[in-house]
Amino acid sequence: MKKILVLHTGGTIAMQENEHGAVQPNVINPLYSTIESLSTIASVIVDDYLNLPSPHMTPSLMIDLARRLKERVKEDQLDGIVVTHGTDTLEETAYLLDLILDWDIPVIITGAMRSSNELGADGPHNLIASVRVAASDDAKGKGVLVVLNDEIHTAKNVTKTHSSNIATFQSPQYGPIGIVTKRGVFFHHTLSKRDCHPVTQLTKKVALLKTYAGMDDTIIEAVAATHIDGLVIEAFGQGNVPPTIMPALKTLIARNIPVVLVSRCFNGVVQDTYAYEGGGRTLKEIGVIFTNGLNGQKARLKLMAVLEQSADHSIIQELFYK
Ligand SMILES: NC(=O)C[C@H](N)C(=O)O
Repeated sequence: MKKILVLHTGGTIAMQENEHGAVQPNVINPLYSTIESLSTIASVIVDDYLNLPSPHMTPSLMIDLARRLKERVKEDQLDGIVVTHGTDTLEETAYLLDLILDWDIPVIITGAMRSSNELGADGPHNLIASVRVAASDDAKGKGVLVVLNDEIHTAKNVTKTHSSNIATFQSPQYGPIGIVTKRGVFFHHTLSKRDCHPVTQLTKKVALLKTYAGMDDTIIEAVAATHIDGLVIEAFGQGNVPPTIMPALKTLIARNIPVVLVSRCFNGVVQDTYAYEGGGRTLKEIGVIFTNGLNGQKARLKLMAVLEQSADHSIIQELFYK
């Protein structure tokens, strides 16, 4: 029987709703009874590591979590890992772990949209499905996977798309890479390559700003005044920004602060298509770094990881095309 670690970090999956409809953390993890029922699937060990709502998660806590997982793998000779997590920042933790952990052991991240005592609570079902995926031979070597609502998503492509629906996690443009049914765990495609940056710390400060019609440079200048090490801009469409912010972007790049471009559209990639002021072509000319379909929150984590390895803009650009 496979040995699977279930490590809790908190989130709605570990919360309860009170008589006034307020959802809050529980002292005792409500998943205990579900874990007992897993004995026919795997030999499960539990680590009550954290009990945080996921808006309280930080990149440094994510690094600590990666360290803890590495220790547990060494000490316990695990066949797979399931991490329970709040859904609000789940995709960020999943993606950063995916960048850091360069092994073939399945790591599954799951959560819930309904707390443990709500009608139709999805936590227990998601936990069981995740342990089944973690115990599947086919999950090996696929990087960190996100399992909710009987779907298996890659950490790279998954995003939270709905504020409350249990089918919230989707991989726009690509879809899930597998499904979980009563009879088995089925993968139907895989990522063509994995992207690994096995950093052990994240010391750089990277901001994320979204463009909007009529944006001026005051907000960029205010952010730049806080001594950032990098900036991610969520641009319009194929990668275009208002012309009014071009001077501020040029100043940042001249100060050797990388500016990384993603799209506010959740499908497609940014490219140097448009040649008008603020268009992708003019952004490329001033040295803005283009990404390959990552969303803003993930590009920010990747830039933090990459900046631990190099400050050279052409190396950073190469790493973002991966
Ligand atoms: N469904 C959830 O888990 C949302 C919660 N606010 C959290 O991320 O902790």
